[in-house]
Amino acid sequence: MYSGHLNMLDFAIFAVTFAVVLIVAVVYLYPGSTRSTTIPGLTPADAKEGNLPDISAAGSFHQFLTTLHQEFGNIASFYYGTQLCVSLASPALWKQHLKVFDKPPDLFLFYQPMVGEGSLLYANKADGRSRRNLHSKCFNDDTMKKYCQAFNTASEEIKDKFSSMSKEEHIPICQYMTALALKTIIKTLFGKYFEDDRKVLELKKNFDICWHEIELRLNEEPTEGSARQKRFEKALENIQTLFCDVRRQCIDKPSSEKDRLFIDTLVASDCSEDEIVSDCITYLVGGFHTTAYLLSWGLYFLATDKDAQEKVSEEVDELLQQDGKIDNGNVNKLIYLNQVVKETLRCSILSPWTARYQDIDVEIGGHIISKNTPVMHALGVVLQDEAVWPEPKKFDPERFSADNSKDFDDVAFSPFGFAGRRTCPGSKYATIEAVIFLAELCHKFKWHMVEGQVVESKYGLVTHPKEEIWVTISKR
Ligand code: HEM
Repeated sequence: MYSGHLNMLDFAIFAVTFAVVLIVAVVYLYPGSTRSTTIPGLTPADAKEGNLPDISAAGSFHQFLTTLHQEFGNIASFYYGTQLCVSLASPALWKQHLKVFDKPPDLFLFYQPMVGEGSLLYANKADGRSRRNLHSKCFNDDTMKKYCQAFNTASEEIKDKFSSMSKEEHIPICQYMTALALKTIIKTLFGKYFEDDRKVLELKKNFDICWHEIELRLNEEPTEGSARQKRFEKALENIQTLFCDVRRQCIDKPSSEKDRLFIDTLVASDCSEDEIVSDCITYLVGGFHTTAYLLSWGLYFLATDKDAQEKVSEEVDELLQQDGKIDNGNVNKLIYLNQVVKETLRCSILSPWTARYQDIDVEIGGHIISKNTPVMHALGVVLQDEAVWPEPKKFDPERFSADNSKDFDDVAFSPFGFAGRRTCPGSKYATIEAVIFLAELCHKFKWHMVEGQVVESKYGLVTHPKEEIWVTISKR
């Protein structure tokens, strides 16, 4: 009797201990299983990796977020490693983040080997705000005027190059637009030092090695001491040395206030050498592939839509007859072409997401988001949301006509982000550059697709065509 009692007690103690151990193990190994949030979403696919394997399997963050929101609605959660993240995909929810400035560094760490710890990307609070204030001077109207002169010079050069081609010649459009965009951003931001094109080529060679490595690292880290790792480190060192030289030259021969470009403004500030070099690389990373593919996608959409192309050409013709040239003073008169650029940004989803975090608990969409939780802005998901953009895959610049754009919420069109005075600093630069180049190229030439191509998007850090796009041109 007595020993039976003991057995029962033993069993009860064992059962309780087992249950506690099991719960602790499950909580420890699967943080998601506790669902410490009321936000619907995924449980981790793996204890350490969270939903990273799902992101890999989806092919890209953008494709992952698209499926996540299809399944769970406009506010959804997932695990980035062991970190719970929330994603927002509706203009109404975004409005609750309009004033949030700080970026969660962890979500942008994959850029760090290239841009360095001192990059603007990791600057939050007062430091981030004061650096963004400084950088905004580099994109004000006066500076944009100087950039426009450089856009005009570059567009004359590229028109000359295309003029020498026969109408049968197949032209690899991304290759040409990449070269044009890189040369333009280097010359506009860094000026005199890159007057010699050999310096541009040297920077391009090293930049390509580093960028390629950053893309590779999204799926696979290099082994320590491998040839791949050494190649990256050498190329990065070359870029850093180059920008240290540029900084030194700017200190030795300062530009007058009226001639100041991006680099001169940084050098004239109290930023450290590390910060300056980091931000030069950060602005190249931010502004090179984005503008290259904005131009490539723009020409592609125009080559596939003859009516739009004719309308652009007529509008440019009229403006050139009135004003003789296009610059930041009259670029907005090209109303239809501005619509084309907006629709290109919408359809191409160049930069599909960004993120913010806050150091307080907040309520969004009826859910509490705990402090320091990264909150993604699924920009690309909303740019393709059928509820906002009927037939979202269709290229239709008329969506942005004055009449039609009354129908959608301003925030819905946010290819450059929308939150906290920290949207893309190069948005004006990119838009004016695209309008000027596309205007000049469509005024001088007719663009035709080479038959038989299937053009598909590869959503990476910057969305680009999976394969080269081939076109032919004829003179107007
Ligand atoms: C062609 C089109 C471009 C697109 C679609 C684009 C898109 C974006 C987006 C979505 C962000 C994140 C904004 C946010 O967090 O709210 C961003 C940030 C940034 N962009 Fe752009 N961008 C473009 C061109 C440029 C250009 C031309 C430059 C440089 C001249 C540039 C430099 C940067 C930098 C430095 C950041 C980081 C800002 C920060 O963290 O404070 N971008 N861009």
